[in-house]
Amino acid sequence: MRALFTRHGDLLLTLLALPCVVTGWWLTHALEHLLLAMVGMVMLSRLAMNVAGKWHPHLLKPFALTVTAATLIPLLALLGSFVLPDSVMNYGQWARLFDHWPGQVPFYSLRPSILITLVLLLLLLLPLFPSRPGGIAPIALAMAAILTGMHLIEQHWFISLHEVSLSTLTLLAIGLLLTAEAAAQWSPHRPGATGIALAASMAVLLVLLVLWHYHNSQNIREVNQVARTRIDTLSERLGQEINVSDQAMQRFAISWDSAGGPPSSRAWTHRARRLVEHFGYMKTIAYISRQGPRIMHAYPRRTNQPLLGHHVLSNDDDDALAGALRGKASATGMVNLTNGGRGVILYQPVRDLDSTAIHGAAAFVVDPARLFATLDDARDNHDFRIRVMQGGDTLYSSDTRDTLSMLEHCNILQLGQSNFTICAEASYARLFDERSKLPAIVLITGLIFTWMIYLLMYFHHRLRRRHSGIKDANYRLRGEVEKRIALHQEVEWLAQHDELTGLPNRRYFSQWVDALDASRPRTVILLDIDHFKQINDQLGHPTGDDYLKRVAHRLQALVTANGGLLARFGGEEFIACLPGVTPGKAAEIGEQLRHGIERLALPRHDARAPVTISAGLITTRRASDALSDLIQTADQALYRAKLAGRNRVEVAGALDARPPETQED
Ligand SMILES: Nc1nc2c(ncn2[C@@H]2O[C@H](COP(=O)(O)OP(=O)(O)OP(=O)(O)O)[C@@H](O)[C@H]2O)c(=O)[nH]1
Repeated sequence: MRALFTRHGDLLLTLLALPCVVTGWWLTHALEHLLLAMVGMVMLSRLAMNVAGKWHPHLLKPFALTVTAATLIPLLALLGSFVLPDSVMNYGQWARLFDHWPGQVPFYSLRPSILITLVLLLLLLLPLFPSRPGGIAPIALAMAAILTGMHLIEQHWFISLHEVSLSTLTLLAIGLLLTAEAAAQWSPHRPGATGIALAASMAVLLVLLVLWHYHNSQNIREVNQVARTRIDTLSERLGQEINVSDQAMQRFAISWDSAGGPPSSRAWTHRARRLVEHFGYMKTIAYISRQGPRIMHAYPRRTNQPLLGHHVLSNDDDDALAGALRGKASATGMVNLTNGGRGVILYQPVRDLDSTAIHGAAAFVVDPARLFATLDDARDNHDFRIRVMQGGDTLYSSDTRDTLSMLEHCNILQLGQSNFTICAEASYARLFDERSKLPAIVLITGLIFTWMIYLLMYFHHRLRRRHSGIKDANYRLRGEVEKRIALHQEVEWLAQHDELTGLPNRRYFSQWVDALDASRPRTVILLDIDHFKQINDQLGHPTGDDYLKRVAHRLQALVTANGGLLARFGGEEFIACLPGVTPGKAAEIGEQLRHGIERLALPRHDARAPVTISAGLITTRRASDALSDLIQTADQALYRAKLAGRNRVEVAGALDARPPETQED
C-alpha cells in the first residue's frame, strides 16, 4: 500500500478531486459552476498527463496535450479579462464570450478571482515542465499554495466586488490538486537544496501580494466612491426639487389672497391643473374649507369626485391640517389616502386679502414614489438601482436587470414631516467597468519577477554546488597525486639509501662515483667497525643499531665536509669516496675519520676502550680504474688494518707500489 502511494500518490490524489468536483456541481450555486468546470478540466488534464507519463506516452500524450490546451484557452481568456485594457477588449465583449454559459449568469458573477485563475493555470502547466522534480517546479507549487491562501484571506476578511467565493468542495478539490502536485514533486533523490532560493522568492511574493491587496482594495474603494457620489448627487437634486415645489405650493396658496373669498371650483381646477401638470408627482390639489373642515374642490376632479364635500376626518392629518388652518404651512407624514394609495399631504393656508382671516387650506397630495421616479435617470443605464424606503416599506425601486453588488450607499431625505431613506446600489456591470487593471498587471508582472529571482538563485546555487564538487574532486586528486609522489620519492629514496642509517646505499654510491669528473683524483675508503659482533652479542642488537647510526652520522659529517660521499657498504661496513683529494690529504682524512669515531666514545662490550673503526684507503688518478678494483684494493688494505690490530687506517699504496700520479703515466 505504501509502495503504491509512493509510486502513484499524485495520481490517487488527483483522482480524489473528481468526486469533489462532481458533488460540488450539484451542491454549489450556479455562480460557481464555471470555476468548478475549470477545476474539473485542470484535474482531467493532470490525470491524462499523469497516466500518459506513466503508462502509454505514445497513445495518451496527444490526448493529454489536447485536454491541456482546451483548458488553457478559457483560463487564459479569464486572465485576459483581468489584464487586457478596455481598448483591446471591453466588458461587453468579455461578457458576450461567456454569454452562452448555461444558467444565464452574468460573466462578472461567474468569473473566478484572479488569484484562483492563476492557481489553476499553475496547476495546469506544472506537469508540462520537463524538469518537474527538479528546481523549477517547487516555486510554482509554493506560489499556487500562497495564492490560494491569499484568496481565502480576501474572501473572508476583505470586500470583494464580483468574485466567486470558493465553497468547501471547490476548495477541497483545489487542495487535493495542490497536494497531488506536491506528491509528484517529492523525491528522496531530489537534487540540491532549494530552500534559500524558495524562501527568498516567497518573501518577495508575500510583499507583492500585500502590495496587490493594497492596490486592489484602493481600487475597490474608488469604485465604491462612484456609488457614493451617485447617491449624493441624487439626494441634492431631490432636495432642490422639493424646495422648488415647496415654493410653487406657497405661491399657489398666496395666489388666492386677492380673490376675496373661497376659491371657485373652476378657478381652482384651472390653476391646480397647471401645477399638477408641471409637477407630475402631485397626485391631487384640494381646497379644504375651514367650515367642516370639508373638501370643497379637488383636482383632478375625476379621481377625487367621491371626496368632494367630505369632512376631513383622518386622525393622521388632523394636526397638520389644524396647523394650516391656524395659518402655518405644515405637512403630514406618509399617510393612507382616503381614495387609495399612500402619499404625503402638504398644507398651505388660504387667506383673505383684506383681513388676515383664514378661510381654508390648500392640500397638496404628493406621491413620493413618483417624485423619486422623475428624478431617477438610472433606469436607462442599469448602472445603479435607486431605492427609496420609509420604515420597512420600499416606496420606489428603479428596475435593473443586472446583479447588484453589495456596495450600497444611503442618504436621509425629508419631505413634509417624513424622513425617507434613499439608497443607490451599483450594478456589478458598472463596477466591472470602473475597476482598474493595474493591480492585476502588477500581480502578474510580480509573479514573473518572483519566478525569475527563484531561477537565478536556484541556478546560482546549483552552479556553486557543482563548482564546489569539482573543487573537492580536484582537491582530492591533488592530495592523491601528492601522496603518490611522496610514495614514489620514498621508494626511490629506499632504492638508493639504507633505511637504518639513512646513508646512500651501494647502488647510489656507484652512480655518484660514475658521475664524477674522470680527470680528477679520487679516493675510496672502506671503513669497518671493530669487534661489532661482540658488541651486538653482548650489548644487544638495538644498541648495535644505535651504534651503527651514530657512527654513520659522524662519518657522514666528516666525509661531506671534505666534499665526499659516504655510503653503507653492508653490515657494519661503510664506504667513502673523496674526489679531488691528494693521497696525503686522503690519508689525513682517513685518520680524521678514525679519530672521529674514537672521540664518539661509544662504550664497547668489554668496557675497556671506546668503539673504534679500521679503514682501508686507496687513491687513484686513473680514469680507467674501475670502482670494483678500487674497492677490492681498499678492502685488502682494510683487511691488513684488521690484521695489524684494528683501529687504524691502511693506505693501499701496496697495490702496485706506485703513487696514482705515476700510474697514470
Ligand atoms: N645490530 C646490527 N648488527 C649487524 C647489522 N649488519 C651486520 N651486523 C652484524 O655485524 C657483525 C659483523 O661481524 P663480523 O663480520 O664477524 O666482524 P666483527 O665482529 O666486526 O669483527 P672484525 O670485523 O673482525 O672486527 C655480525 O654479527 C652481524 O650480525 C645491522 O644492521 N645491525
